[in-house]
Amino acid sequence: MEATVEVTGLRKRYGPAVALDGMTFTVAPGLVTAFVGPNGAGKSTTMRVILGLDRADEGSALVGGRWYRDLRQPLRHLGALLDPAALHPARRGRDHLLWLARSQALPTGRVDEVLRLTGLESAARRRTGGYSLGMRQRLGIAAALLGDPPVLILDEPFNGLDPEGIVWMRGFLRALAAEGRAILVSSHLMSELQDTAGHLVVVGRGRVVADTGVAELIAAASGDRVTLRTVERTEAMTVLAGAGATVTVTDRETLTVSGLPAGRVVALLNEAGLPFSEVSAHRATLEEAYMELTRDAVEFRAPRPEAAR
Ligand SMILES: Nc1ncnc2c1ncn2[C@@H]1O[C@H](COP(=O)(O)OP(=O)(O)OP(=O)(O)O)[C@@H](O)[C@H]1O
Repeated sequence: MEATVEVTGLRKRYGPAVALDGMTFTVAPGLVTAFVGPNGAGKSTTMRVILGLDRADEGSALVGGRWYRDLRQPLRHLGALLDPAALHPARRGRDHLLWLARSQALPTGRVDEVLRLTGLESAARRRTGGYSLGMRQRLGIAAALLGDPPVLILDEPFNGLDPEGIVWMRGFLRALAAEGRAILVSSHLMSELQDTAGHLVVVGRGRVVADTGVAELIAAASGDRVTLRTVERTEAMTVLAGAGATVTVTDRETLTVSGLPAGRVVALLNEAGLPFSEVSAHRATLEEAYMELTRDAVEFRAPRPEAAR
């Protein structure tokens, strides 16, 4: 099956509230696609519609070209983590997975494999009622992977993870994407998705506000700024400005240079015999890039107090 999700023109209302207002995007194979936006933007509703847990009023959400409800043995096509709390507390972790595997006629040998992949082997025989949120997230991911599906949909998988768990989850998602899977991950914290997401779908008020590759986004937000540390600040400013750069003073020994690549800055300083202890191209974080992208969008502004009343 083709590893893609295609969401086209989804509209949904809950009474007077518009939850989805023409939501359209694609989740491509081989990448983690981050699905981000403020509270109430429509992320969970979109995921529920993809999974057939909610019906849209209009539009389509296709997994490998088909509606989820038309998939036979859906766990083989799509794995999902929606609510890690939705577990029977008295059931042991391994039994939960065995029950799921049997219900979908999946090989039970896969249960121990996914327990190993998610680092849950030692907790597998404990009752899930005693699991931490992080362990429940891992069990949810293990369940999503039972059918070895080409598509994964994960709603806030970083929630409740400690720093070590976040690092593990990032690497795990990268590895799953490198196997060619299409992965959609919703999150509130851009820092969690740093070095993990290859694509970014930003939503606000039920529709897509930006749909962009992460590398291009970070390159655009990074600009062509270079940080230079030198004890010969004045001379360096004269040389670089003479070569067409715009140079501003950041602090006593640091300059910010725009308009020249880092390699050219190094060459010019060497030619002039000026010492330096650092020349580095500025690289924006994903969080900075996201803030810049959404700065002027009305979808992200908090309502004014009088409008909220
Ligand atoms: N079952 C429901 N009944 C009524 N309104 C709902 C229901 N589910 C969602 N909504 C409304 O639809 C809109 C979209 O909600 P949704 O939960 O999809 O957003 P979200 O982006 O997932 O938010 P969050 O980041 O807080 O999880 C919100 O205005 C929400 O209040």
